[in-house]
Amino acid sequence: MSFEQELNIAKEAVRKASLLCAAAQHGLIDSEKHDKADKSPVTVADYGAQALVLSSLATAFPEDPAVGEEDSSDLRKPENAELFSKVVEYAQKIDSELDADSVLAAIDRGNHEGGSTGRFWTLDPIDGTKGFLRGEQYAVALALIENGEVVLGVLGCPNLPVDPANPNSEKGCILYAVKGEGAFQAPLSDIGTGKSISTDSVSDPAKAVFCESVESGHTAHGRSAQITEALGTAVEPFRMDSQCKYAAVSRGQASVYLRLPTRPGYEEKIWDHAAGYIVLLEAGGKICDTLGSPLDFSIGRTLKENKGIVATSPRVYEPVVKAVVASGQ
Ligand SMILES: Nc1ncnc2c1ncn2[C@@H]1O[C@H](COP(=O)(O)OS(=O)(=O)O)[C@@H](OP(=O)(O)O)[C@H]1O
Ligand SMILES: [Mg+2]
Ligand SMILES: [Mg+2]
Ligand SMILES: [Mg+2]
Repeated sequence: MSFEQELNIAKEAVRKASLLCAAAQHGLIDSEKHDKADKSPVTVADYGAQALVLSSLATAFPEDPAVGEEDSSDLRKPENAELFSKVVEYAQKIDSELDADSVLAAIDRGNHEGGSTGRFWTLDPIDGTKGFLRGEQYAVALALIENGEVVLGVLGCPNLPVDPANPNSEKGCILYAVKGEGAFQAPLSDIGTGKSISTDSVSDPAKAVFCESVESGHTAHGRSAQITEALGTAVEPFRMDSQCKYAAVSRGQASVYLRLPTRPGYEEKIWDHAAGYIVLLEAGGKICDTLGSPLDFSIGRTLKENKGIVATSPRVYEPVVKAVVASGQ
């Protein structure tokens, strides 16, 4: 098996970060969250999870750089001292060897620029921070990119039911894939026991189940309703936060994930898609952007050559992409 050590380290790091996030989500207080310069939210759990994962990777693979969503600049400001001390407190509960300096250093290992040569990790310590704050779905998303290609991905989904058919089943899943070796899911409570997962085999787009972001600022809800109608279904997409949407399509719970640009200049971030992308492909799914172009992870921290995302199970891919392209921009 390829990347065996990388996969084991990545799964364990994501498991630990998921534990931290789950512990922080219950009863998060105002001093544990913060608005970044771009007005998007970040919490003690985003910072704590990035510190845990990037310090595990630094120990196991000291030569590997990382592209992480967060950086420590706000945490170093005197006015955020309380937030910073809580980050250290949460991180130490999971890894007692971390201290204030090593937390800052680990977070800042995520400052790599990405690109087309060599290998690097990409991490979204909490994808769907808005969902996390609402008490709903979120994901810890970690992927390895080699010479511009995603080769490994791990998604920790602490609030996702293990059994897609039973919303009351145990919550907390880890999904993972290595290129060419299939996709697997295990409960977060026992990450050693992965079961193979695959996308659905729906071929009639009118019968496809669609999903999309909860946040109307992240995807154009009106346009997706037009697309589903054009494909012959009156059922609008169900809404779910974060890369859990990739998990849903990868395990046959949904057939299509649409992410339709809401404003022209927005560039999708590689950490918002890399892990979900490889899990979906290895589960048998297909993916492109809203113009029908392949996703390009080789040009830096963003997917700047792409516009939005269309991720589907294999048999509905062509009609869905056609309908998305025909729906304009
Ligand atoms: N304008 C715009 N368009 C598209 N995407 C955007 C936009 N603004 C933000 N983001 C990114 O959306 C990530 C959250 O993903 P979701 O929309 O799937 O989840 S959620 O509904 O916000 O919970 C979110 O990731 P996190 O910051 O990790 O939560 C952002 O990177
Ligand atoms: Mg964010
Ligand atoms: Mg994200
Ligand atoms: Mg995030």
